[in-house]
Parts: sequence; C-alpha cells; structure tokens
Amino acid sequence: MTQTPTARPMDGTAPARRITEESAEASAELRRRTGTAPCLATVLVGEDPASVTYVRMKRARCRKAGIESRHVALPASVTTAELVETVTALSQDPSVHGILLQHPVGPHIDERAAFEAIAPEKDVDGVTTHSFAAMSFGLPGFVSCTPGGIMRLLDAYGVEPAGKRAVVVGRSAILGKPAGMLLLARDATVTYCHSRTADLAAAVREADILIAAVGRPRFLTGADIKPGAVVIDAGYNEGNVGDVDFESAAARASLITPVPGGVGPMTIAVLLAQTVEAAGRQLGTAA
Ligand SMILES: Nc1nc(=O)c2c([nH]1)NC[C@@H]1CN(c3ccc(C(=O)N[C@@H](CCC(=O)O)C(=O)O)cc3)C=[N+]21
Repeated sequence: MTQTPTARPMDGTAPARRITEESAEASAELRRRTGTAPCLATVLVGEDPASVTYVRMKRARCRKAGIESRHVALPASVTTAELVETVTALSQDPSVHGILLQHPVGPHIDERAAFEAIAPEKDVDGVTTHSFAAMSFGLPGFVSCTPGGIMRLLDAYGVEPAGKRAVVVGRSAILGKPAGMLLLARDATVTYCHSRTADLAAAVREADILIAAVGRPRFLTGADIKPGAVVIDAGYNEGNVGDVDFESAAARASLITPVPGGVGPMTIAVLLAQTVEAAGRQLGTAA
C-alpha cells in the first residue's frame, strides 16, 4: 500500500550549517585574539567501521570550522585503567579544550568510569555526571550533543514543547535520558518508554513529540504515530537506517526528521559549538 506523505521533512543540514558557520566565526575570532585555535581530542577504542566513520566525520567538520582535532586511537584490547589514564592526561593537557570519547568502547570496559575522567570544563560531548546534573537542574554547562541537537532542531522548526506530550523511546545515558530531561525543562509532559514498557504502542500513540532513540532499525512505524505528531528519529543503525519507518510515519506525522540529514548533522554541530565555547572559557575570553 502506498500512502501519500503529509509530513514536512525536518532538514537538519541547514540549521547545522548555520551553527557550524557561527562556530567557525567564533573560532577564528578566538584565534585572532589569543593566537590559539580550539582543539578537540577524539578518543576511539577499537576499529568498529561505523565508529571510525562517525569520528572521521566529526574531525572533518572540525577542520571545516577552524577547530583543530587530535586523534587518539586505542586498541580494542585496552583496559579500563589505560583508557581512564589516557582521558585523564587529555583532561590535564592545556592544549586540549574539548574531549570526545566515542561510544561504545567495548563490553569489557567500564565506559562510565572513562567518561567521568573527562574534566567538566572539557566535557563538550556532555557525557559526564557533572554535565547531566547541570542540565537537569537548568544550570549552565554542556549538553549531550544529540539531545542538544534535537532541541535546536525543534526550535528551528518552531515546535514549542510546553504543554505537549513528549514520548522518548529509549533511555540511554547520552541520548534518551537527557533528551527527556531537556524536554521536561521546556515544560513538556515526558514519558520514557523502554524494553520493559507494557503496551509500548499505546504509549507511543500518545506522543505529540516522539523521540525515537532505541537503536533498532525501523522499530516504529506509521501505525504507532499519533496523527500530526512531530517525529524525531535519533536512531543510528547499520546502513544509515533510523529507528522510524520514514514512509509510513510520514503519512501520519506533521514534521519528521529524515535519516540521514536530520538529527545526525545537528549532533555534530552542537559538538563544534560547545568545543569553541569551552576553548573560549579556557583561553580566558568568552567565545
Ligand atoms: N560519545 C559519543 N557522542 C556521540 O555523539 C556519539 C557517540 N559517542 N557514539 C555514536 C553516536 C552516533 N552519532 C552520530 C553523529 C552524527 C551522525 C551523522 O551525522 N550522520 C549522518 C549520515 C552519516 C553518513 O553519511 O555516513 C546523517 O545523519 O546525516 C550519525 C551518528 C554520535 N554519537
């Protein structure tokens, strides 16, 4: 059955480009004033092809924005202690202003311990307890990049969360959970759904704003979508496939993010913006 899409696509590439251009200007200004460019350290454990691609994309986007990057590649066999040591050294290195530890790091490593070794002022990826707490309390600090990118995308399309029912499918530490907290901070009524949710479909059908963040290809389809809902597909799966079946969901939604070209570019844009901001603070001039 073919359905006529009624949803407007929420293009993330244009707002991401605007944020990237602003970051490039701020980075250039910082370099003029201090003689130093912002520098992001990227840490990758192992050689998972998708992770290699994501980190390469992040570094390429840094380069485009006049942000330097320093890559640290560690073998999949690295221990928690060695990874923590590496991240701690970067936290103490004054020539590094931001740190991105690419998730996932492998099942034998305590990823949380490694994240916590990132100094709060360098946590431009928003993954530490410090950043999560600051975000939850509405204090200044760095947000997790994908949730931050989602909020900027909603703003770019004039979607007002206040009073809406937001349903977040997924509760991971750097995606689902913080995305719900940011929506709550904007006065949405937030429901988290996860693997133990009873009658997930019924919960999802209540969503005025639906955030798909489970990591299962095309897990949600049109039948799950409340007519007129805003659908944000934050899923990243093998082969660049989201968590939402775009065709069927677009027939019911009012706005829907494509994959690729939706949330992904916004994630990277927020990383760049927060890296420049961190560098500005560390170099003693607010960027
Ligand atoms: N510490 C940490 N922070 C992260 O932010 C983080 C992470 N770990 N681990 C993996 C996920 C995934 N992620 C993506 C970012 C951009 C795209 C992106 O820009 N994708 C393009 C397409 C990609 C392509 O063309 O290959 C798009 O959606 O248009 C996708 C996925 C960040 N993540």
